[in-house]
Amino acid sequence: MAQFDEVNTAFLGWLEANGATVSKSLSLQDYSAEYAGRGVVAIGDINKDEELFSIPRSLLLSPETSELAKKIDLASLEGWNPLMMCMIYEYCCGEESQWKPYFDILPTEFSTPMFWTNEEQEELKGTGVIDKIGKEEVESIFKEKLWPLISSNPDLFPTLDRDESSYLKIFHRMGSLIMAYAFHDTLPTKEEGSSDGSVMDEDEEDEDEDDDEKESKVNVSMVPMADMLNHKTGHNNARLFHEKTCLRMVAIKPIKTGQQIYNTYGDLCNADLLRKYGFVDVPNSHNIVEISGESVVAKCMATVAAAAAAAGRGEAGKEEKVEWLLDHDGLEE
Ligand SMILES: C[S@@+](CC[C@H](N)C(=O)[O-])C[C@H]1O[C@@H](n2cnc3c(N)ncnc32)[C@H](O)[C@@H]1O
Repeated sequence: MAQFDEVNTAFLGWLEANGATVSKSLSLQDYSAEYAGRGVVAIGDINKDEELFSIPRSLLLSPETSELAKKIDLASLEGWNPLMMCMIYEYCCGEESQWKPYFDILPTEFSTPMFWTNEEQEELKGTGVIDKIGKEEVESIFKEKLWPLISSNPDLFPTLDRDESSYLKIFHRMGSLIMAYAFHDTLPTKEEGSSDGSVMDEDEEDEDEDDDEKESKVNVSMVPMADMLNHKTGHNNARLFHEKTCLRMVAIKPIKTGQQIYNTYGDLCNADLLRKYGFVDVPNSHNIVEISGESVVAKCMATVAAAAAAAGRGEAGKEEKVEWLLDHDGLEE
């Protein structure tokens, strides 16, 4: 407990010393008894629209703010990898890094299926989660894209006491943090107004990318303090606003003393919550059961064949079956 409080105090002191403001009506709280790590609790009544905290852009950790982007060319890297490299670099800088008190408050262990034993993963058999874990895929990205950059810059990434497997461990920690803690930071360009924000969800990213690109620039960034808020389906009471000079978390409902302050991670089913964040929500109004397209096509053959026969077309081929299922909402694209 003493260590928990020390880390919190150092983190909050670091935020304040670097221009952040945090409302006196909230505090970091230990929710580990509920398997939810740290969270943020109201220690005074909070009104709707009241500011909870404000984080200057200079405290965000991203390729825009990390020194690494000035030292090596990260342009050849895609997706999360520039941020990943910056996080590995800043973490390895230890005390020298501006973000040391931030790394100290972030977890080192995760409950996502990526870290489960083979036996534990067996429990997920029959769900769509198992195919989406992707441990081998991310490790091959590390090997092919990141490790060559790390190992060819020993002045930036010390290799004396850290070999490839140590960097791989750091890579996994940073990857898990990006997945569960990072935000899409939308930089307003047209006007100084603010825009919506939520803990990132790469599936939403694809859908929104075109619109976002037209309006403003989107960066994947770590936002200290904003990422201390937990999620509970149907209990969201705070929202992050992205402004020109800072990011502001604001209450979207009155919050009573003792209540936890929740951000939303998106309208996610339990499979996605488990895969990305390592927990499930019960009840969860967004829950769904996923059935693989292959099984749907196989199981529906008889129905499709009957429909084809009724239309006087004889037995349908696989493509026709898929077409029919798509038309009848039996399959998602
Ligand atoms: C953005 S962080 C929130 C801060 C985090 N609790 C901590 O201690 O650093 C997201 C992580 O918090 C935890 N979390 C958030 N909401 C939760 C919930 N309702 N139940 C259990 N764990 C939760 C999960 O481990 C998730 O990956």
